Amino acid sequence: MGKAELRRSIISARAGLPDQSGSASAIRETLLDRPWVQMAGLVACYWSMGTEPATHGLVFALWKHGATVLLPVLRPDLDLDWAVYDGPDSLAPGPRGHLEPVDTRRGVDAIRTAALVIVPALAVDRVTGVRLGRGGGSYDRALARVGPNVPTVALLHEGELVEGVPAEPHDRPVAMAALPSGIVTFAGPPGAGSPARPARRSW
Ligand SMILES: Nc1nc2c(c(=O)[nH]1)N(C=O)[C@@H](CNc1ccc(C(=O)N[C@@H](CCC(=O)O)C(=O)O)cc1)CN2
Ligand SMILES: Nc1ncnc2c1ncn2[C@@H]1O[C@H](COP(=O)(O)OP(=O)(O)OP(=O)(O)O)[C@@H](O)[C@H]1O
Repeated sequence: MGKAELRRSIISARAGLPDQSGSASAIRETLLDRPWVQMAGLVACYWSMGTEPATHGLVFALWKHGATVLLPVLRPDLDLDWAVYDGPDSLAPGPRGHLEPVDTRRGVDAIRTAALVIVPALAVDRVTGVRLGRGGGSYDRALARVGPNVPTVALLHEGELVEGVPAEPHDRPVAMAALPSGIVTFAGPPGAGSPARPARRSW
């Protein structure tokens, strides 16, 4: 299945999902249990919209816990700028109707300073960690700026960890996926360590 077809099929499956608030709490609690989440002082996350795995409770909890949370601001070239979440009143509708932080924009390189990066995805390849996004290449560009030792996690509904997500050279895999049933870690490219031998990763 090509990227466009896979994208359409997941968006239509998401539209048919029943209420996912229990799943959102499960993902939130699984993440908040991990020391590498608790210890991250600067977290890049996203403010979920529509049928995406919900992050509002997670963002709020991280913020209450004292972390600085960066949220994306979509640029006209579809690259991602970043601004700080400062509570529920700090968001306003962006160019595509989704909410974005109103705070000062920190630039596309602000993601380089994050200790933890949480990203949206429509699907993730269960073997390689290659993610399928909305097709703008926004997160491919953003993830290319993240260092190899920073945990990157895509949030998924159950069933969205699939085989054979088409990979192109610009695609940036994530290190993990968080689902309601738990966190999955990918082996990554050769030499990057594996779950059995996490040589170069610190979580
Ligand atoms: N929550 C969230 N924020 C994000 C992203 C994302 O995927 N999810 N982005 C990832 O790059 C950037 C924004 N990019 C976007 C790209 C496409 C659409 C979009 O297709 N919107 C639909 C309606 C939204 C829906 O209900 O799904 C539309 O315009 O018709 C929205 C945002 C940055 N912020
Ligand atoms: N570094 C980059 N600079 C400019 N364009 C890029 C870059 N990386 C990817 N793109 C472009 O983005 C487009 C969409 O790519 P793709 O379908 O892989 O997006 P995606 O991974 O699903 O989306 P996203 O990264 O936003 O989640 C492609 O046409 C690709 O050429």
